[in-house]
Amino acid sequence: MVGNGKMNPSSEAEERGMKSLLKWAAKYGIEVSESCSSLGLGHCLGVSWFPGAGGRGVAALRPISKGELLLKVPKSALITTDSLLSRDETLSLALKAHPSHSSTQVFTVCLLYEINKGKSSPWHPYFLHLPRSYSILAAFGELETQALQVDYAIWAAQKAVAKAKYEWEQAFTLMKELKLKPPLLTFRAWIWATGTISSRTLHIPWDEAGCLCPVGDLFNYAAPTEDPDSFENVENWQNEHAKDDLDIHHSQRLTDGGYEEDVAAYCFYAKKNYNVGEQVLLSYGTYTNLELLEYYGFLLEDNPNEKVFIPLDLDMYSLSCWPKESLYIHQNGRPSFALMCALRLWATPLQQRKSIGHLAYSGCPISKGNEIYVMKWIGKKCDALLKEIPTSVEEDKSLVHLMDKMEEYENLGEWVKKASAVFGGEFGDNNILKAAYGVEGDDELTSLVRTKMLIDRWKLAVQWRLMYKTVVARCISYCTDIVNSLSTQ
Ligand SMILES: C[S@@+](CC[C@H](N)C(=O)[O-])C[C@H]1O[C@@H](n2cnc3c(N)ncnc32)[C@H](O)[C@@H]1O
Repeated sequence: MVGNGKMNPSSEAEERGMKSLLKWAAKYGIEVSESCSSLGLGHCLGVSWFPGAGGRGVAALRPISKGELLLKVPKSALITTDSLLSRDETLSLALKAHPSHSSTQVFTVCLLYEINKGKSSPWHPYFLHLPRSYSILAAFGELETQALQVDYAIWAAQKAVAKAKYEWEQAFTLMKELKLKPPLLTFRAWIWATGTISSRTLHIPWDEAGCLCPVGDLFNYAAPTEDPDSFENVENWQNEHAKDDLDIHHSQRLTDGGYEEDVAAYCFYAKKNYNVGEQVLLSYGTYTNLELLEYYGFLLEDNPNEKVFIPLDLDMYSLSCWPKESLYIHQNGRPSFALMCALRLWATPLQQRKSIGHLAYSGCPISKGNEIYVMKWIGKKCDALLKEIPTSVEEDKSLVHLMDKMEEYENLGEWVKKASAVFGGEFGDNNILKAAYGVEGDDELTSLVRTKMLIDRWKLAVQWRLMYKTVVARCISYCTDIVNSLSTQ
């Protein structure tokens, strides 16, 4: 994605604010040079706006080569539990009385406590640039959660909300003891801090909770993909499936950023060549879309690491040694290596499983009949699944299209009227927009902001379920093609 080298043009205040953040960062030794551009970072990067690809992000100001050092953020500029504790005896003493909190809970409390200091915190200029809200799963309300439509995604959202609530309740006494201002004691503030930590922290070796890295956290995400050369010319079906195993190692191959002890700094490197104006991206890790939504609050339309799960019978899980998480469908609609192995074994008569099990485990088709049976089973399962879900791919596409057009309507009420006529189900009694408007005591602006946040999350839920269904539909086509080709052989 190529950027225009400017901040979001609608936001001059944002541009001014960014300049002051970079000035502040320079004082902390984060390499910043105003000579390249008014929004320059060092000699090769600038803060820019990339609509549809993360919004605010980092652009290349000159051609950048793979492996080049992009940015160096000294340890003294990193926000960690240690760095906050070492500056504040009250905080340090209060925490000693609560040793059972997890490292992330502790970091969350420390972050809120530091924010509570307002302008007297040395991090204040950085805090001003953090997003106002997040769309991570823990921020989902019941309506957005139900809009996910697929059981395991709904459970993931409910679990994320329950976990955040539990952790907040547990930490409440400590936060009260620390005398946080009432707005910072709320569950809303906790979700905000959770979102900040979940979507912006980087790994450090000395604290599981990670660190906040001013300026270093402006890089948007690109999914790690395998080296395009590694599987070139490999047409063998079995080797194709070996790609699944490769995924497991992705997380160990991330080389674009890390804390370096010898220079006591967080260093970022280019993982590929970039042209001028291109967005410089980092791989935060290997995530499915549901995981991206859970931790970062966004999705990728084209996610090479996407995994779609379909419900399987209990004996399918139990009869093979493959972990549940390995039984999935790839973004391109192909069943995973482990899913095929497990189903081939399951479709084999009991008395033959022992003698030909080795074939199944090595990823080889067992027989033409077995292969056709398995493919038909998956195809039928996927077909039934799509029929059970309340809305179709086409309906979801129209809904997303309509949501994209929302900004063209001067009056949100008009948009709701149009949308309700098309999507009765989504706008039933438990109307998502009614919920947004329905909070008593909100002034008009608060209500608008709340509505916008709700619609953003709702849109993400609809986009997620649309991608899910698209993959399931691709799987049906894949299975049908295989069945047809095997049947004519
Ligand atoms: C570390 S921050 C990156 C900088 C962020 N855009 C900002 O303005 O501060 C991570 C967040 O950026 C957004 N983001 C990153 N990569 C993205 C992408 N490829 N598509 C959409 N949003 C992305 C998500 O909101 C994510 O939680």
